[in-house]
Amino acid sequence: MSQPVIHKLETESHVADALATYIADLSAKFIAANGSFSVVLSGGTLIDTLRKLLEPPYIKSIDWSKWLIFFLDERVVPLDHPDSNYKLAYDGFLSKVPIPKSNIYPIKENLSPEEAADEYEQRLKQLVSNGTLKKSPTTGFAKLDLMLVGMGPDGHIASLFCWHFQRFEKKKWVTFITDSPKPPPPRITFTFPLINSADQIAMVVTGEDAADAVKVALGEHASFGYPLPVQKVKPEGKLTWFLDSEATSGLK
Ligand SMILES: O=C1O[C@H](COP(=O)(O)O)[C@@H](O)[C@H](O)[C@H]1O
Repeated sequence: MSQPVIHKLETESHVADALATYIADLSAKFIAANGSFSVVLSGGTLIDTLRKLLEPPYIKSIDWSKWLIFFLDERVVPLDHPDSNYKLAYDGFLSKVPIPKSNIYPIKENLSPEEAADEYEQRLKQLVSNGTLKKSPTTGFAKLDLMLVGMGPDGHIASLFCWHFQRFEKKKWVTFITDSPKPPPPRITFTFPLINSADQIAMVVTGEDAADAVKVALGEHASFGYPLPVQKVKPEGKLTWFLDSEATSGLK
């Protein structure tokens, strides 16, 4: 991994502006190179921080028809449930841009968490086999173009939490958890080997609640102690942080 790029911005609105420019540039670059742009969405506050993409110039300049949308983690609930990350993303972002429905990959409903994780992993593998997605020559996992990653105040990313074994998974692409410390308990999640096979990862972190975990991840003693899940984000491509002044308030 190259050295992370860290954007320390003043407000959440500045983060939203910088993130929109970054995503639009990557969209143009990947579509020119490969004819598509695979984007992985987190849930949580990230979805609202994407709002500037819904405005000019991006809403018209981005070739939305070439986007492929995946979910970094998902709560195992119906897709129209208030806890669903798909619903959050659909209501706040996906319903407002012309991405073809067939290019959006939500989890399958009415499956157990284990079945839903296996099914999502098989679908990703199928998309690699048929050439829709690239494969990392280093790890053999899918190589998604861009993962947009949020972080909880406890330093969790996706549904990979401290003190939960899913964070140590080495073989599976997608795994499940039935006792998530943050509700709802049943979820599926990309694993670290899949996450870290990405070409680009944007860590998008705003708000005072995140300050302690940001200090652990990026502060001067970042390499000491038991790592938070966020500290295991080390893509083979590039890592770019987008932070507001509240999230960086614990840094010197
Ligand atoms: O539960 C989840 O939490 C994280 C962080 O959410 P935030 O609201 O603190 O930004 C989110 O990235 C993840 O996708 C979601 O399922």
